[in-house]
Amino acid sequence: MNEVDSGSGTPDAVEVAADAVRRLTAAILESRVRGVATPDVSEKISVLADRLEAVAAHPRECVTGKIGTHEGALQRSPVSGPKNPVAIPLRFEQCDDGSSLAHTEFPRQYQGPPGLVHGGVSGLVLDVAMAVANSAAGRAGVTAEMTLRYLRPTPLYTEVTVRGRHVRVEGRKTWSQGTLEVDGETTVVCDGLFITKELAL
Ligand SMILES: CCCCCCCC(=O)SCCNC(=O)CCNC(=O)[C@H](O)C(C)(C)COP(=O)(O)OP(=O)(O)OC[C@H]1O[C@@H](n2cnc3c(N)ncnc32)[C@H](O)[C@@H]1OP(=O)(O)O
Repeated sequence: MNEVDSGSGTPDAVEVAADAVRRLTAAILESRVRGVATPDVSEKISVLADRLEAVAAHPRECVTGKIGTHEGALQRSPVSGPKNPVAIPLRFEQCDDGSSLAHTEFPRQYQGPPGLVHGGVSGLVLDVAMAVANSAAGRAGVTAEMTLRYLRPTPLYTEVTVRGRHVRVEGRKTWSQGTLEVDGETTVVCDGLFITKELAL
């Protein structure tokens, strides 16, 4: 089994910052619940955001790329990206049969119903799990359709196994399937249709 696009292994400054923002996000949510956020903290966070915005590249400069190459895409992905503060982040491995595999726990910021993972977040994660499996099969493309079946609730702060597999191909179309599992039981199944396409950005 190989880790997919895992980078150097040593977190760089952006990854350390992204991780701190993740902790901040969870803490902000909790402090709102407990009513302990102070104007002093809010002001400090705003000052930091202003400072970073002033030196950051224009967002448009960061979005070039081509579907199929995924140069650094997984590292900046909203699901798997250690450099993306909104990512969980999820570390995908490529199994010998070409399927993708990851293990994670969803923290508070991905909550839908109380104590449970938001259904849209499950879909987001499974989209990428399938895309990783498709890429390994040389079938990178864009998502055209996803059908999600929520069989059981997926709890927060519990180990979740994420799987994606490439199912079949017909012309430009690729069918794939992704699952979330908790304690060996499938909680969500997603069937996806992907269309091979080169994106010129
Ligand atoms: C590794 C990390 C990667 C992360 C990737 C994450 C994946 C994503 O989030 S992708 C973003 C979300 N998806 C998109 O934005 C896609 C937007 N849609 C499109 O670009 C286009 O509609 C696209 C490419 C799907 C199809 O357009 P186009 O290239 O013109 O193809 P088109 O000729 O219409 O259709 C090709 C075939 O697909 C079928 N098809 C197209 N769209 C659909 C659909 N939504 N449902 C079912 N079938 C479809 C067509 O019927 C046609 O079939 P056939 O060949 O049998 O006639």
